Formats: sequence, structure tokens, C-alpha cells
Amino acid sequence: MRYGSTDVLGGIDLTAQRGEVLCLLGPNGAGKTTTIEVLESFRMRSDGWVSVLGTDPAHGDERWRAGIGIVLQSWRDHGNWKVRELLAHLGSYYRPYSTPRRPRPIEAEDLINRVGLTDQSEQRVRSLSGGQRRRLDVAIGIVGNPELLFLDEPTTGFDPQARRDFHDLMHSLADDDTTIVLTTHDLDEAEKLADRIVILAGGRVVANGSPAQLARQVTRDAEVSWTRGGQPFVHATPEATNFVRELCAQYGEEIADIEVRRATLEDVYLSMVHRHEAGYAGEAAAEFHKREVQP
Ligand SMILES: Nc1ncnc2c1ncn2[C@@H]1O[C@H](COP(=O)(O)OP(=O)(O)OP(=O)(O)O)[C@@H](O)[C@H]1O
Repeated sequence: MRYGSTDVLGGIDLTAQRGEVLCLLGPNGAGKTTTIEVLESFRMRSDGWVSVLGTDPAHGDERWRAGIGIVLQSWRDHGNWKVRELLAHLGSYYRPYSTPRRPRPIEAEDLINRVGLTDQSEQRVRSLSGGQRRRLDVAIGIVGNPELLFLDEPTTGFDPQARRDFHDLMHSLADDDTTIVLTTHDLDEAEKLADRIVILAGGRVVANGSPAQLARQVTRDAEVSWTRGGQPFVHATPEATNFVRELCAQYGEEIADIEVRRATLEDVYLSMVHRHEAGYAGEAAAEFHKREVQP
């Protein structure tokens, strides 16, 4: 993908399975928004092959569009509408595309409850707080009961409760066979939500796998820490369970405060991005293809 004469995406090769939650991570400017805008048909690609719900997004018709939900990074519109009124109105566009398997739209009342806007349902959109507005953005994204949902940094501005509610909502949509592709800078959120994580850096995929698979790409070792007689100890081992078993067999009740720490998504992310920044993106991508993560 090129803006003017500048290439911003190259070597993006990814597939999302039905019902999968796929999380795109990467530093600012990595190409996450551009990638999902191409998939949504918001942006025409300059090259490459793309298929979304079996159709090239460049040629998607109304029916194709009805199968897709979109939550953009920023969306400021419809200020005069009341929340319930707006959702009922937007939902009506999806009614012709309702099927027994996927009834459309999600009724406004149900939707308002699901995104936690019950108390604001008669409020005008322009008077909502930032986080409430973001909840409405999510409601607008799912009003058509999409088969595929794109969300670009959906939880920006959410308080902790709203974030947790949002995660529950995403899990319930995925349980209903909705495929979800989202970008976030919140690694904790990615770890909680994603079946699969794709890390982009400099317009390329530098890692692709489940959080656990990616952690194993960085290191197979876990760090075991414990105290014995008040003295702290740390040991790195690929066989943490066996190590802890043997430790306890040897020292019994002298052992206290055992903790086993594996590489976190943050460790993986920082490691991959640092390698890219150090000029090893090609190497990292090649390694990812070579290692084809183990189930
Ligand atoms: N309309 C545009 N014209 C020219 N360059 C653009 C345009 N939109 C984005 N870019 C450039 O393309 C690259 C990728 O941008 P993109 O918005 O896809 O990144 P991102 O990963 O979503 O970043 P962020 O995390 O900051 O949202 C950046 O270098 C950006 O400056």
C-alpha cells in the first residue's frame, strides 16, 4: 500500500478464521489503521490481493457491506440525534439483509443495554461524554449484527468497568460466530481478547500467533522465583513444573513465595518491535515464517 510515492504496507500476509478474535498490534505509524481501512474498503489499495467475506473489498456491494461492522478511530457525527433514535434508524438499513441465521438489526433496546447506555438512551449524541460516545460507536458498529467486525482502538477513553463490559461483549459476539479484527495499544486487552495476535512494524508482519505461541518465540524459559530461609532465589528453566516439583521434594516446607513468570505479551511485543527498530524486521519476519508457530 502506497501513499503518494511512500510505501507504508508491504509483506502483510494474514488470514482471519471465522469466529476468531484477531488483534493487530504495533507502534504508531506501523500501518494498522491503513490495513483495516483497506479491508473495510475505506481505502483503495495500490497493490496486492485482498478477500473479505469472499469478496474483494474494492468491489463490495450493499449486501457485502451489511455483513461488516466498523468502529473507526474517531467518528464525530449525528450530534442532534438521540441515542435510541439513532440506533433504531441506522438499524433499519440492515433489515433487508436479515437472515434466519443472522437476524438484522440488533434491536435498539437490546443494543443499548449491551453497550451500557441504558441511562443515556434519550440523550442527544452531542451531550454524551467521551467514553459514552465511544460506547455508542461500538453500538453503531454492531447494530447490523455483522459477520465481521473491525474496531480501531475501540476502548480509548473507557473507564475500567466499561473496558470489562466491552471485553464481555466481544466474547459474546465471538461466541455467536462473529469474526473480530481490532487494533489496540493496550497489551493487557490484547492478551485478554485475542485468539491470535499479529504484530506489525514498519508496514510488515513481524509476529503472528496466539499470546502463548508468541511468548514461546521470545523464550521457552520461565522464570521461577522463591525464598528459602528468607533468602530470595531466581532460576530460568524451560521445565518450570518439574523444577518446582523437585525443589519442593528437596527442601519441603523451607520453600516459600514460589512464583513462575513466563514471557508476557509486553515482553514479546517489545522484543519484536526493538528488533524491527534495530533493522531486523526482515529477519524477524523470516524467522516467523520459518518457525510457523506450534499449536
Ligand atoms: N492519508 C495519508 N497520507 C500519507 N501518509 C499517510 C496517510 N495516512 C497514513 N499515512 C502514513 O502511513 C503510515 C501508517 O499509518 P497508520 O495510520 O496506518 O498507522 P497506525 O499503525 O494505525 O498508527 P497509530 O497507532 O498511530 O494509529 C504512517 O507512516 C502514516 O504517517
